[in-house]
Amino acid sequence: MFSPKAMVQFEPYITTGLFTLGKRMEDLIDTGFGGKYVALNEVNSEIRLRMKKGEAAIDAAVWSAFLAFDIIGDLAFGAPFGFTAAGEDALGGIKKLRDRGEWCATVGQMPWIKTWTPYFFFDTFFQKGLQAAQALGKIGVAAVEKRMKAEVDPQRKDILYYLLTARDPDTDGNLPDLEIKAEALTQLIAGSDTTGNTITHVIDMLLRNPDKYKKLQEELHQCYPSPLPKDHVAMFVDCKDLPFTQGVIYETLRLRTTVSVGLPRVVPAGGATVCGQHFKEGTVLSTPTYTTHRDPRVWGTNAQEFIPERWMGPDKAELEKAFLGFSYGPRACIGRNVAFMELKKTVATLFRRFDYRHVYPEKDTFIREGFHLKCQELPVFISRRE
Ligand code: HEM
Repeated sequence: MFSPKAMVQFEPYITTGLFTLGKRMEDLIDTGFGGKYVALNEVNSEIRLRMKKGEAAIDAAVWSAFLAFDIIGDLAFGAPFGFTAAGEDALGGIKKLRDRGEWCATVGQMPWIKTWTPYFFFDTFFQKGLQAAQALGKIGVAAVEKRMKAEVDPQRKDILYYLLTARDPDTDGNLPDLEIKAEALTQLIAGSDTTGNTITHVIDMLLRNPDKYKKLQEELHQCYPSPLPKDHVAMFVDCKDLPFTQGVIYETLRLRTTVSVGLPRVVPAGGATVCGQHFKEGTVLSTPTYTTHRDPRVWGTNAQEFIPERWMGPDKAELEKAFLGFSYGPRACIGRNVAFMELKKTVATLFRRFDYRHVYPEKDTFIREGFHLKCQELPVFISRRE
């Protein structure tokens, strides 16, 4: 499903998402409105005072989420959810996914607590999380059922196409309905907020490191010289090997790893020896990604600094061994190739077409850890680039 051939077939869905986003950003710059979304400068006089001509103020975290959800909706369910075009999350799906994520991260550490959920009258966290998980399941199931009933272009090759045509090794028939729905929902959960948060982090990291921002723009300008075609969207064939763009993405995933929590793994029968220490079977182990990605023994004394160039040197392969952004081993991210294609196309499109600047450069970004490490919000000014 995630073979190089499938990647080629998936690209048009990412292109469509970026095309819609680009259009919405231009609308916001020109009119202050992007569908139902009202630019921050239209409703906040302090922001208006900080604004320059040709800019609009947006919450980049919101638009990155719209884009990422629409792309995965198109890939996994046969159509975008329509958040980017509408400028709103009409289903409340993004909030549900986040509530579910925070709940899962907690329940995953203390599974016994799930039974007690109905009795938590005074703290709604657990009840809300459970309800969000159920509601999200319904959105996923409804989307798959809609697609299964719809007349579909036979040329359409998305994730759902691969799931619907997959052979079940146990029966040699098609996958059972329930399994197809569960798989499609897994793609939605795993492939939406992960990429959305990463895009927001890329914007924030570049704004905090103006010299790297400039270097990225130079690389993109060289690859896509002026005059830029109207509605430009970067094609993967052109941007997949851009070294600095790639470095920016890796470095953001290192310092702002979306899945920064230590993912639990159970030691199998017979026990296991890790780094010379033996652990009994049944022991729960995990690697703290946040800490590993800042270990000076691996990353050097500048481990805390944002240096995309470290991924352009001869020891890139060595560094990749210590990079846990997509986890490791048999349960690692199977959507990694889609994620890289989406991130490279997005960075190459947005930073070539638009300029960004923090609305509040004097403030720290509010980052929240709740399974995903995410910018709660990222108010930025956006303007056109020549
Ligand atoms: C920046 C983007 C992404 C990051 C950082 C990321 C990270 C991860 C990580 C760390 C895991 C392992 C979870 C665990 O061990 O429990 C994972 C699993 C997974 N990811 Fe991703 N992911 C990204 C994008 C995607 C995309 C775009 C898709 C689908 C199109 C996807 C599909 C999956 C699936 C299906 C799994 C579960 C694999 C399994 O349990 O066998 N991911 N991802």
